[in-house]
Amino acid sequence: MKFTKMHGCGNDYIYVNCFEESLSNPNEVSRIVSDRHFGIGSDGLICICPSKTADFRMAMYNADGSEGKMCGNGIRCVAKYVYDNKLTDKTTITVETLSGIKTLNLNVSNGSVKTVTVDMGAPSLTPADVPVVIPNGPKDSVVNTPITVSVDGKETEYRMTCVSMGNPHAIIFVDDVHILDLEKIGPLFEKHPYFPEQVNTEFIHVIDRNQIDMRVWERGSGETLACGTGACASVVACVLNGLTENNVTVHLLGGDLTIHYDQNKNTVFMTGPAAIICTGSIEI
Ligand SMILES: N[C@@H](CCC[C@H](N)C(=O)O)C(=O)O
Repeated sequence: MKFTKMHGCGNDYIYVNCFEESLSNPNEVSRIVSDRHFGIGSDGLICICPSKTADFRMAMYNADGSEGKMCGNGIRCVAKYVYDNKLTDKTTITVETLSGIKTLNLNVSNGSVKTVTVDMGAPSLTPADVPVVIPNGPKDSVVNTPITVSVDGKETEYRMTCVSMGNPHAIIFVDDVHILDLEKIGPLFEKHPYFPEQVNTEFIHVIDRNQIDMRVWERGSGETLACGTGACASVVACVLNGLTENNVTVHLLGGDLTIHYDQNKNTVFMTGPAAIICTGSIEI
């Protein structure tokens, strides 16, 4: 199987051109290639496929083989892949995902894509959309709502805001993201009974009204260096909680994303880089 390893702010995936390759079991392929010791090493697998309704279709799989509905960092890399490999010469493209068709604007310099702006679509706060199910919990939205996890046998209460960006996110505000033991607390949120489909959890420190620090524990992949849908969901949560303006730079472990939550259009725009790490082939 030929592959290209790419990253957006350090969120790395193995990209396969499914115009040329056909994968009978992409879930299993994702598990194999993602392994950082026995595979290529990545946060998952992304297949670039033909689409009947858009210019291209993206299918994404987490490192544990589960399929995700959307990937913000991945979709920017798909744009770079299709443009740089001359599958298109358009600088505005549409990509079909399991959470709808997204429109992407490609910023090209010297013949290759450097950054991409993605219209990520409307965030949803409706608990059934996330999904989040809290017994006797709020009906319309989950904003600044208590959640208790057991850390080293001690019941610890956090406050969360839940946002769907086509995939589920729980946003937790903390004083300092860098001192968190994510390996320990991340799974406690991911597999919390409130989330029937599990959840991506963003830990956010608000620096000022236009900047936040973020670390993320991703459903199916663990801690990653960045999460595009998570950055969008976090800015929506910041605005809902009155903590930031609508234009925010999100500082992630792997780089920065620029997020604009356009409340008039009810959509979120994400701008960030896309980069190639290497190409190769692997026996599957
Ligand atoms: N890294 C991604 C999100 C990938 C999917 C997620 N783990 C899920 O299962 O929903 C991003 O950049 O958005």
